[in-house]
Amino acid sequence: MFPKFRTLNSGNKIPSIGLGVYLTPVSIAKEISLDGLETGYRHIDSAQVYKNESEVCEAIAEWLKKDPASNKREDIFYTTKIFDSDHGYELTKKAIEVSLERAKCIDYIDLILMHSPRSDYERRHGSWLALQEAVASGKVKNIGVSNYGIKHLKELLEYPDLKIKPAINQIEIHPWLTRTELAAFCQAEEIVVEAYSPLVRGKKFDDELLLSLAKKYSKTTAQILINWSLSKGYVTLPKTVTKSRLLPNLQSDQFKLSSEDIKALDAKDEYFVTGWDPTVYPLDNEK
Ligand SMILES: NC(=O)C1=CN([C@@H]2O[C@H](COP(=O)(O)OP(=O)(O)OC[C@H]3O[C@@H](n4cnc5c(N)ncnc54)[C@H](OP(=O)(O)O)[C@@H]3O)[C@@H](O)[C@H]2O)C=CC1
Ligand SMILES: O=C1Nc2ccccc2C1=O
Repeated sequence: MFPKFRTLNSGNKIPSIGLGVYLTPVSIAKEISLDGLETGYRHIDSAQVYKNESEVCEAIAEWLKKDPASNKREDIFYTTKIFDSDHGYELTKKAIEVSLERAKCIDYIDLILMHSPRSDYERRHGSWLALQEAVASGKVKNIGVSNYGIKHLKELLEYPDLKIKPAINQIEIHPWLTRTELAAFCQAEEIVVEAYSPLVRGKKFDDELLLSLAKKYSKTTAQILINWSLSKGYVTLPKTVTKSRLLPNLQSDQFKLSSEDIKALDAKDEYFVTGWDPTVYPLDNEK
């Protein structure tokens, strides 16, 4: 019902639903990633700060080896993120090397994001230059940002030595945080929006409207929320460590919410899963 892929401004395709692995314990990260791949996920979203990059990559490598005739590296989309403490040209260069070492068994990384804008102009700029160089090396296919507000994106788009625009802005976005202005800015700049915490981390499953829509469409509340993301044109990253939830979450693209029901969901109050809004992090001239 929804496109299985979105096309990035680099020309590469990204699967519309990815498996999030934040808070997925290292001890089970390989197993749940492999289960995800067996279930049909072709996109996994990790980060240096999640401490499970190696396990996710090992799962992908094992899946590739299982059936080399059908399981192809080019069908997989693996994302990681550089944390704020590694901002700046030199630190980001080193951090990219660390992630590449962990991803050696899968040869390259499909996407590296700046995890957030939390540093200053000089360091963000240096990081972006390091990321651009990583793309030139061929070992990183796409680069993007996360938790960037409009002002951070504008700053980046105005770098004098900008060679590569961000392919992605990964942000918290769901019916309780619709961020219409930021999403419209990204879409106008051909930056694909990735929805993190698309299930509101499970905190709104008892909402009356959500429960009534689940009943109306004979879907789970999780499926309604994932479908909402897809209906907005976002790539979406539901996380689960529960094997039985993998397939239903992935199958959330098999129906369409009506425009009235989407509008009703859009009208929810503001609620931040993260507790605060990283997209408002001040620029140097605002501190
Ligand atoms: N860039 C950034 O700063 C951030 C990025 N992210 C990315 O987005 C991903 C998803 O966001 P996240 O914050 O993890 O939260 P989600 O909104 O994806 O919610 C995850 C929670 O929902 C539960 N859940 C999953 N599926 C179902 C289901 N079908 N029925 C009932 N409960 C369900 C999970 O439980 P269980 O696992 O026990 O099944 C877990 O408790 C992250 O894993 C990460 O990859 C997230 C936050 C910040
Ligand atoms: O998913 C995430 N949750 C976080 C909490 C603190 C810093 C980064 C993150 C994530 O990426």
